[in-house]
Amino acid sequence: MTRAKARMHESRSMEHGEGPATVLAIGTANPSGAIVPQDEFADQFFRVTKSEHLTYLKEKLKRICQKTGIEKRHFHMTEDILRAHPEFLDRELPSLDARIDIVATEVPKLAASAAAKAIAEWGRPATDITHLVFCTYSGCRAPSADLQLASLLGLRHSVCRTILSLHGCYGGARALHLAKDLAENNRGARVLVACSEITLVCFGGPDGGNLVGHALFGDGAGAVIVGAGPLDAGERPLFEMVSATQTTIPGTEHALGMQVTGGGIDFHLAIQVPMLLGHSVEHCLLDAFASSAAAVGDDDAGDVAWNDLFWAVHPGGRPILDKIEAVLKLEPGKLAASRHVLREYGNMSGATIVFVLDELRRRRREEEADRDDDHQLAEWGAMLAFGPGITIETMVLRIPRAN
Ligand SMILES: CC(C)(COP(=O)(O)OP(=O)(O)OC[C@H]1O[C@@H](n2cnc3c(N)ncnc32)[C@H](O)[C@@H]1OP(=O)(O)O)[C@@H](O)C(=O)NCCC(=O)NCCSC(=O)CC(=O)O
Repeated sequence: MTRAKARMHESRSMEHGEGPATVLAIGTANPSGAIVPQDEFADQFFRVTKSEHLTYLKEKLKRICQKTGIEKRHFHMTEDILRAHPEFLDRELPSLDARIDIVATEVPKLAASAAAKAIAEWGRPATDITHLVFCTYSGCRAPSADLQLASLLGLRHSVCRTILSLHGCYGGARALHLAKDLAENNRGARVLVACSEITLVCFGGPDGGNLVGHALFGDGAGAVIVGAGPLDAGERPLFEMVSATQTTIPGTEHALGMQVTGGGIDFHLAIQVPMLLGHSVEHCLLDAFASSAAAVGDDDAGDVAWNDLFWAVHPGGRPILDKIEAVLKLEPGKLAASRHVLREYGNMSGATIVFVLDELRRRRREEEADRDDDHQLAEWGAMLAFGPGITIETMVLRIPRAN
């Protein structure tokens, strides 16, 4: 290598972060509007949407609710909001503007609650954040929720903002993947990832085709601080983000989707989704672990027994978790963090994966406290999230030994 080339190489490496990016802090939040127990949801939903006469659909929604694995969900939507906006009940009436008026304020506010917790845990001032990656399916305006969040948190005017919209349930994982790339390629970068989802943009009366969506989705926000080395003395890595991959399952564009209409956002969830994911997931994991072996320069790192890992899987629905558990022959309890989040909050789309990571580290701390010296906790893990495409985001995670 010539001296000039060597100098260029050295200065390039000075521009990069050291080692893989790490998750440095996590925060979550839910709106204070309403908490609805799942066993009351069908009665309440048909009452507030004035659809009691549709008894067949109500019974069907009850059957669906019983099988979701959800116990309760949080919503911004209240009966007061519905009284003020009767147009939200009829998807044929124009209501998108009114919905966007509400979520344009509430989505960044909810994100700010989650982000404030993450920043407090991180321990550095919000002005040290260099990049913001915001994800939501409600981003229909510009300037958007990312700018509002930056101003609510008092971020620097020079913060580099990116908004990811309509990635659906893999949005949070996509944002984390992007944050990893940003942190590793910009020395000293501290990336705030914020995902905030409020179902008010999709709310509507029952029409038969959307019952599963009504039974599944809830509101929530998650925030994560991501940074690569060198770390500050007070910064403590929770998860190393070793490698990340994205795969689209060919020919499945129509299986999962979202569409913005004058009457709000419609979801489409094909009944085959759990089966399609089941067919593809092991392949994605093998690819991800092969790239992690390359990333850490250790050929053996690609040889994994799925039960030796910890798992952070987006709980898209109970049958999706069941299918992944069956295909990978996971021991009972391996998806406990995902099932817990589904039970307590439902599917909060892109924000859900942040809740799963938070729950995993909470469980990990309890296990650390309880374990005897001979019992080794899993060091390596896998994060999986999926959404329209069908797109699967996979990330190989590692918990540094000190944690
Ligand atoms: C709806 C369920 C709770 C039902 O549980 P089971 O499948 O175990 O029970 P079951 O087979 O008895 O089904 C109960 C009733 O629900 C109906 N049913 C099941 N899945 C359906 C679907 N996708 N669309 C419409 N109806 C559906 C069945 O026909 C049946 O109707 P009847 O009783 O009349 O016979 C579950 O299938 C589920 O959680 N599905 C959602 C999975 C999913 O697609 N998640 C992705 C979310 S989106 C996501 O995470 C990413 C993103 O969007 O970005």
